[in-house]
Amino acid sequence: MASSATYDTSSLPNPDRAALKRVGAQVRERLAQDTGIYRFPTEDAEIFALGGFLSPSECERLIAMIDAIARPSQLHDQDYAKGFRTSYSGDLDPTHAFVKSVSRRIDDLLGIDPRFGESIQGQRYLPGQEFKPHNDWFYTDQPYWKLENERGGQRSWTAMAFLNKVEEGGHTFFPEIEAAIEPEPGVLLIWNNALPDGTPNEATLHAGTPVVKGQKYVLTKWYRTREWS
Ligand SMILES: O=C(O)CCC(=O)C(=O)O
Ligand SMILES: [Fe+2]
Repeated sequence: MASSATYDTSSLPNPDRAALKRVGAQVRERLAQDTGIYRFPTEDAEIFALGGFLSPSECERLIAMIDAIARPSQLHDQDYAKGFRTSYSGDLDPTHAFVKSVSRRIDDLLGIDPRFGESIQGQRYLPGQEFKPHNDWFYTDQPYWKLENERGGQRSWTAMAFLNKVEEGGHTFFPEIEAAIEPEPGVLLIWNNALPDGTPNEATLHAGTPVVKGQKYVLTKWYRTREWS
């Protein structure tokens, strides 16, 4: 997940290339059939948005769940210690019926086997907090890859929902394609972390820009190319 815009991703080991290519095409075709889904006008990455994916009351319920699990103990979190991701982040209870139903709805929308999906993560950013530019896909030449390779392999698609409006700041920013997306409650962003040929896509580099005023709540679900554990 470390960020670097200078990598030549085609030179990284890529044992999941065929699977990334396959799931890329599968989800692309499925989303294209849904006329309510907006595709960002760029050839460099496949990024989509769907409004009203979550209702206002569902957003409120998820915000309350994130507040209930948020604790100031991220000092043990490496990303946090490095100032890389200063927001609170943690898994929503995957056994909770409501969380399960939201998770299942995302699986159905994308048409990805539920076994490939990671647990939904909730995140809360307070003023000054951010998630610095990063890729969601893994760098397969880094030590952490050994474990991630055994836990489901490379990440394919990301789904991320905004749960509230932020008074100022807190955009999801894709610097390579110059898109800054302002949080709108209930909107689901979806993007393919790979290129159509199955190579990790550098243009999916993105950040959660610092919240200036208010708070920001999001949930994120990442998909692997193989069964996640
Ligand atoms: O909060 C955001 O806008 C970005 C979150 C993100 O990049 C992630 O959860 O992977
Ligand atoms: Fe991300």
